[in-house]
Amino acid sequence: MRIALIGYGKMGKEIEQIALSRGHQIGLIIDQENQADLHAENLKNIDVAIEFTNPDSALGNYQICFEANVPVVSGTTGWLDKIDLVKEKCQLGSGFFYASNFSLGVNLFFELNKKLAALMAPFSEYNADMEEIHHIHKLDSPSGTAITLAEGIIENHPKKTKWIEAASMKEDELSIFAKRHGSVPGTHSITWHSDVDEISIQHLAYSRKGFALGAVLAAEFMPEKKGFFGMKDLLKL
Ligand SMILES: NC(=O)C1=CN([C@@H]2O[C@H](COP(=O)(O)OP(=O)(O)OC[C@H]3O[C@@H](n4cnc5c(N)ncnc54)[C@H](OP(=O)(O)O)[C@@H]3O)[C@@H](O)[C@H]2O)C=CC1
Ligand SMILES: O=C(O)C1=N[C@H](C(=O)O)C[C@H](O)C1
Repeated sequence: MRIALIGYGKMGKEIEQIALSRGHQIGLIIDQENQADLHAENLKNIDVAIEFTNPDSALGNYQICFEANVPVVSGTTGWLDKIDLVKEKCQLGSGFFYASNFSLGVNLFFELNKKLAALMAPFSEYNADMEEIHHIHKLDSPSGTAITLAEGIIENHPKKTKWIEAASMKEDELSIFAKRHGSVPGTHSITWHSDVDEISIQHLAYSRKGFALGAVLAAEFMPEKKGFFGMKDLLKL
């Protein structure tokens, strides 16, 4: 496959290594400094674009790829207020794959989190909160993964109706505490507290390799596909 890498930062470089090791070619690399090179002519022989940039540039990058009929795999977080525009494009025939977190471990953790929330539903003595820790360069907060985890709790626990990035005493609010330390690749913990004990589940990424492998597997899934896809389609969870 010929891949366009849009965003050549920490993730773009990690994805390049994995893609090459799986026999793919990198046909185009776009970063902030050469973003004007992202156009239909340069996308002509590209099978799939993998986009990891930032919340402000993601949507514009997708639109250029859609116009060129190139499917997009994206892991950029913090842009989901515009997701309806992307879904409309997918209904018109574009191909798009999105995951707030591409690692297998986190996607298993998403399912475990939902099951634990459902298990806790009848037991009002337990209340949940969440902590996420990332490197100091991260632009968005809370993380996309934390938001997906919060949505999993809200869908499966009748008392929780929204998340808030602050300490909350309100029963219907799920508190998320975001911390930024050094070069942490990504740690997410959910704790259910009662007066007498607590139950915690945690996912801790050792490196970015798990995210990058998931993104390349998604790219291998995408050529010729039309519509909006996610990790549930890839992993059959
Ligand atoms: N879904 C997942 O599994 C994961 C998602 N992420 C998300 O991916 C995104 C990128 O993360 P990461 O690689 O760590 O960030 P980096 O800041 O290391 O890399 C982003 C890169 O995008 C470049 N860039 C900025 N604007 C544009 C543009 N218009 N066109 C092309 N490139 C551009 C930046 O250039 P410059 O440095 O010059 O600004 C930079 O090189 C974040 O939103 C992060 O949250 C991260 C890990 C896993
Ligand atoms: O910015 C990062 O680094 C990460 N971003 C994603 C997120 O916002 O959840 C995924 C992972 O946690 C790393």
